[in-house]
Amino acid sequence: TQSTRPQRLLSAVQKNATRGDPCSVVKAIDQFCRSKEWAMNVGDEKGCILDSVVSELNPTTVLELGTYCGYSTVRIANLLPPHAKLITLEFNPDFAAIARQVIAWSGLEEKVQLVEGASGDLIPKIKQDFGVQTFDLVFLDHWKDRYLPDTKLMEACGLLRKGSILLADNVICPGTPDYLEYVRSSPRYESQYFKSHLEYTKVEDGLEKSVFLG
Ligand SMILES: O=C(NC/C=C/[C@H]1OC[C@H](O)[C@@H]1O)c1cc([N+](=O)[O-])cc(O)c1O
Ligand SMILES: [Mg+2]
Repeated sequence: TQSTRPQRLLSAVQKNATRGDPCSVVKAIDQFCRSKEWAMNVGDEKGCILDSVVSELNPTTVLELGTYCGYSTVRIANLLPPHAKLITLEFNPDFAAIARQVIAWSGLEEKVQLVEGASGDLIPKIKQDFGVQTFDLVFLDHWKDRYLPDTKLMEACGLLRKGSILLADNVICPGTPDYLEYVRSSPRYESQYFKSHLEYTKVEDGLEKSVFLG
């Protein structure tokens, strides 16, 4: 039977990256996506912006919406201090299965909890089921029409505190116009756009960093 792109991406990691070396996993995926097959990872260019936001914040609790193959999961987890926790939600079971193996190959499974399911169903359960009260950082990279409803849901569930950071991928391409309008016009957020490019291309895209003001 024909393999899927995520399966081929995982094979590239197992072939070219060193077990237990997150940087080599990130490098292997970027090399695969540049030379073999494009895939919707945040990528190396936007990934550097992601790294700088994580490093500056030094978060203890992180939520990622949209794991895909685990590329940004590995980038973020690699920068977390000891005992910090990254919870990542993935709707697609095939993507989740690949991501678990990518995360394991990087040796970061201790810092990561991958939960399968729809973000709209899981977010209201986080406080009771995952022992997290609020998130220092949320990375939004799932279905683009879910960014706004899930942000409102996180507010309603008390998962954001004064100073929590939302970092959103793809605010230009594919685009999240309703989310962008919300965080840029709401008095409860201080927003900043980091101009970049769609992963592995010359097309404009960027990350929007929004601080929740409480
Ligand atoms: O749809 C995108 N991401 C959301 C992914 C949606 C699907 O994967 C995870 C989710 O459970 C769903 O099965 C996306 C799309 C492009 N793109 O160029 O089309 C670029 C990106 O960086 C993206 O994150
Ligand atoms: Mg993306």
